[in-house]
Amino acid sequence: MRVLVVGAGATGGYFGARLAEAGRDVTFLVREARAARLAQGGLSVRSPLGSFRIGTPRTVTAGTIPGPFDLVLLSCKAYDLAGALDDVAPAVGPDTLVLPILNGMAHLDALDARFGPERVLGGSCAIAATLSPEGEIVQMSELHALTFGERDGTRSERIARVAGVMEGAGFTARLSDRILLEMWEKWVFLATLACGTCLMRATVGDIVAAPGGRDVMLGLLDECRGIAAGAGQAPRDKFLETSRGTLTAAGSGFTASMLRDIERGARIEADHIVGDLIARGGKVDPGGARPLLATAYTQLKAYEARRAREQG
Ligand SMILES: NC(=O)C1=CN([C@@H]2O[C@H](COP(=O)(O)OP(=O)(O)OC[C@H]3O[C@@H](n4cnc5c(N)ncnc54)[C@H](OP(=O)(O)O)[C@@H]3O)[C@@H](O)[C@H]2O)C=CC1
Ligand SMILES: CC(C)(CO)C(=O)C(=O)O
Repeated sequence: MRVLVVGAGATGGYFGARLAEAGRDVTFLVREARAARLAQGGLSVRSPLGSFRIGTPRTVTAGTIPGPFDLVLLSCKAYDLAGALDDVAPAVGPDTLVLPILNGMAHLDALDARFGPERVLGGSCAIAATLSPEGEIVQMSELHALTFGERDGTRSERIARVAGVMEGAGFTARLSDRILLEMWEKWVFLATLACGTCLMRATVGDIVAAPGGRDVMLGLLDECRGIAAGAGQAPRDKFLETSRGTLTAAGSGFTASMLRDIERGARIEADHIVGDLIARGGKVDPGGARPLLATAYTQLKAYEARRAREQG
């Protein structure tokens, strides 16, 4: 199966490098600056599980895509989605499968509209990773899971082929029969984590050590849970129990990647991860109050406004 990974940043670079290391047929669609860097220094992954380097990663840039691939792994940030879909379009043929691993849900609508729902799988990844200023992928914990599936839950022959590519490639690969629910659960968890840690500019451990911090985290989780339930994707009890534990763990150094982005002055996915969730809440329960999410969203948009004013 020929795999095209769109983006060689934190997530795409990590999972793509693991696939390449395992001998899969992997090409990265990158922009010029990243292509030059990869050609010069290869693709390095610094990992607590053992660092490694792909010496000569295969890359293409927009305009040099040779034709359709079998699988497109989409790993751009949501704010780059429109451009990425334009650039990757020549790689998507009649039999191509598109597997997005972005957080949130709205990208599915964009992908369906662009390539047809029959080509779009569900997907999600769990990892804490970042792209260093030197262009290295830095994995910050041992977590590295990629979950995927047909959105209608069927165990098709084509999803079995995708599983065959992912399994045994050095990360946790899991074929899910309930990928849409899992994406929603991940969104509920991530939105809580991102809103809490960005609002407080602190780790989970710091937040719960502060007066009222635990209530903020649990309140956010409940607001997000209510929206998912209203949308027909009620998170499961086991998921909620585990999330409550993780999101209120004393001494935890856990933060969202969105906080890491804020701390380095980078762009964030405020609308995709928080704004869209609030908007969906407004549709399913127009009178519902979501004060914590609303405050967190205002704070994220204020960060964006300040960043735009200062950085242009
Ligand atoms: N980082 C993490 O720990 C986690 C992130 N996620 C989610 O995964 C998604 C991706 O995040 P992440 O990997 O961190 O983001 P990064 O910014 O690290 O990587 C995204 C990469 O996509 C590239 N890109 C964007 N547009 C194009 C294009 N048109 N052609 C080629 N490459 C393109 C960017 O390239 P360029 O360098 O040229 O800008 C960038 O390197 C997000 O939705 C995020 O929320 C999910 C779980 C964990
Ligand atoms: C919740 C987490 C850490 C899981 O991968 C994540 O998606 C993020 O920080 O963006």
